[in-house]
Amino acid sequence: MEALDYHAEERRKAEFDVEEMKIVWAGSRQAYEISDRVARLVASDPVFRKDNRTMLSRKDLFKDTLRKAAHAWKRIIELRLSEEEASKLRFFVDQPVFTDLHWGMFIPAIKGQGNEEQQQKWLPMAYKMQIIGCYAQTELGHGSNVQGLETTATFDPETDEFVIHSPTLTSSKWWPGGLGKVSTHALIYARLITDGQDHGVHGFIVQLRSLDDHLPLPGITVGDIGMKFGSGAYNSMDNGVLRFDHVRILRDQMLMGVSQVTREGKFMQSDVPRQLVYGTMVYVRQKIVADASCALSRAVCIATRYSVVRRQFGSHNGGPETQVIDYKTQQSRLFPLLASAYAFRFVGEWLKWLYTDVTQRLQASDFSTLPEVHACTAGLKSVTTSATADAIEECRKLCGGHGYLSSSGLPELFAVYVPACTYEGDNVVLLLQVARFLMKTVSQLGSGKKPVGTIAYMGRSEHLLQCRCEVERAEDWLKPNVILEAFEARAARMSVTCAKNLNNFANQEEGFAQLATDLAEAAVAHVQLIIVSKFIEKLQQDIPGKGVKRQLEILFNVYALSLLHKHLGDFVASGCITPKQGALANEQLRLLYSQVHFDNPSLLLYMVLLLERLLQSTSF
Ligand SMILES: CC/C=C\C/C=C\C/C=C\C/C=C\CCCCC(=O)SCCNC(=O)CCNC(=O)[C@H](O)C(C)(C)COP(=O)(O)OP(=O)(O)OC[C@H]1O[C@@H](n2cnc3c(N)ncnc32)[C@H](O)[C@@H]1OP(=O)(O)O
Ligand SMILES: Cc1cc2nc3c(=O)[nH]c(=O)nc-3n(C[C@H](O)[C@H](O)[C@H](O)COP(=O)(O)OP(=O)(O)OC[C@H]3O[C@@H](n4cnc5c(N)ncnc54)[C@H](O)[C@@H]3O)c2cc1C
Repeated sequence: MEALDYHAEERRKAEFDVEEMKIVWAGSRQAYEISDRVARLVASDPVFRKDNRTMLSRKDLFKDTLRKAAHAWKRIIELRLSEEEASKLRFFVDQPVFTDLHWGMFIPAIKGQGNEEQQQKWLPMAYKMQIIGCYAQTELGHGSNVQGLETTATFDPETDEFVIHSPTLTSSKWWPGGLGKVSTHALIYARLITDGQDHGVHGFIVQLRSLDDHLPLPGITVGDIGMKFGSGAYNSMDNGVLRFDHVRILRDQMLMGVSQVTREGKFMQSDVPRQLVYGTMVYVRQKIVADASCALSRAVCIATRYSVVRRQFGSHNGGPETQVIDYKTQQSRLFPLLASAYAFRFVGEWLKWLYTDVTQRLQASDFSTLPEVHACTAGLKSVTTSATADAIEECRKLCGGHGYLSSSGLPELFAVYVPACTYEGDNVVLLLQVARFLMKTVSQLGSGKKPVGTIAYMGRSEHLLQCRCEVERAEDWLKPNVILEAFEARAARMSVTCAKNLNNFANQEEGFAQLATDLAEAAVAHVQLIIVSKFIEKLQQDIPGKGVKRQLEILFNVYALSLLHKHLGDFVASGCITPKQGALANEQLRLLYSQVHFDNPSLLLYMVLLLERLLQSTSF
């Protein structure tokens, strides 16, 4: 039977309503319809073809990318696409390009950190793409340490201007996407200096290139930083380098939503937390979590197609060989990745809500949830991108030699995806931010300040530090409350242990430095608990469609128990579960794999259905 006939056959045998499952994956019927419509639009347009990009030279790849970006913009205008449809179209074009940063960072930064006048001045030009912006924060010498940035913005009261300057080689802006060739403007993060006083890092809009001939303006040295990982991949993006030689800008080109400089040169820190200057990074981190579920589902889709079609060994009396998806090792490697795609999807939906909520609170000067939002966006960005990068590589290995062919789609997917572990915050650095939040919470236990939100479980740490999981049989691990308590106990015990050990050091900073690895592991435990708990909350919602909820319950158990199995050391060392209970969890996982495979081939193949349009233009 041909592969596609097999797929069609398997889908017909679906144990659940595939149409309703599509809606669950997309988040809503409207979101699915937009996604499906735009995916068809892209897949049917030859200009958006992707199957040749790994064979192009860097120059031809870049020209191809510009052509696609221009064509996408033309189609957006012609079809009068909504912002959501336009964003989907850029997503399905699926090639790193300068517009990612123009729409994804430059515009959001002006909206989040500019005052009303600045938004009215700059946003209309940016929306019409009369100006093209990039986000220029990272420097050759500093990326993670934002407070270490060296570019200066010195106020000149004589002329009511800022002088933007790159005082050292290491202060050169390095990496910003869209900077190397395309951007006319940049949002520059620089040290604000007035009257000799350094007020830390703030944002400034600086024009880089002429709107007439696109040449760099006086005092601006700008260019591309060259080839990056892989052949096609991120080489469609013009990541650049930028240096300033005493470039003068008007005072009103400093983003004044968070703090201001008066005409007299007086620095005014408004009553908002200075960390709002970091707001754009928080915004992108929450989007990156949703993006992780997309990238992961694509890799799983390819590996599933392969595993269902590929046969190897096991032929009896000249009959067909065994489908590799029947091998327990193939299942134990593939099915947790399928489950993770759904888990990241659902936690991404929740994170989008959390970000929207904090944005509304900030407008009412309510900063109470800002620390939690920072911890959640940083932690989830770190954990989901690390897991997804590893998963794409695992999917390559699941496909034997074919996974190493460009035409499989996996090498390109990997090469484009893996910088997500670095950009928008190195994943370890972000975990340490989560750890800082956890230690602060533990230190406040007993102060009367009740932990709330995703850290509320810490308020029950007395119980969690001594509870024993009520698991005597393998099927006991199918109870969401049993799984939730195990993950809460593991996270609470790892954080409390770190907090206790920190007290053995002369000061918090020394302790943090010495215990950084333990703290990062405690942060992972906390973030994985969030993902598990949001999956449970999703299952508590009304989920229509025959058998859909049942499938998701199976995937939830696969996700949670495969994590528990992978981190069994944490759970046993912290005393949450016994080795015997760990063995029962593994036994239950094996039973679940057979269910995911035999009862739900269409669940796996459903991923094929949903994403094959996206993959259609990939030659695999
Ligand atoms: C763009 C595409 C659009 C959508 C995306 C969709 C899909 C993705 C696909 C492609 C992506 C395309 C392109 C990639 C774009 C990449 C762009 C970049 O990489 S931009 C540069 C990113 N750089 C970073 O992320 C730098 C990381 N470093 C930091 O964030 C900070 O330096 C730090 C590590 C947080 C430390 O900051 P600082 O030293 O100032 O602070 P402290 O550690 O001393 O903490 C003090 C206090 O502040 C709190 N805090 C820190 N940060 C924040 C924050 N962001 N929000 C709120 N609060 C914050 C911290 O918790 C401390 O609080 P306290 O403990 O004192 O209560
Ligand atoms: C594809 C891509 C696109 C990018 N796009 C942009 C963009 O558009 N705009 C922009 O401004 N930037 C952009 N960046 C830059 C990116 O944000 C930085 O690379 C990132 O913040 C890490 O900074 P760094 O590279 O200077 O590494 P560093 O900050 O120097 O860190 C290097 C390594 O040191 C270790 N480390 C550092 N600090 C600590 C610590 N405190 N504890 C433990 N370990 C630590 C980590 O292993 C880290 O990976 C992009 C990067 C890439 C790869």
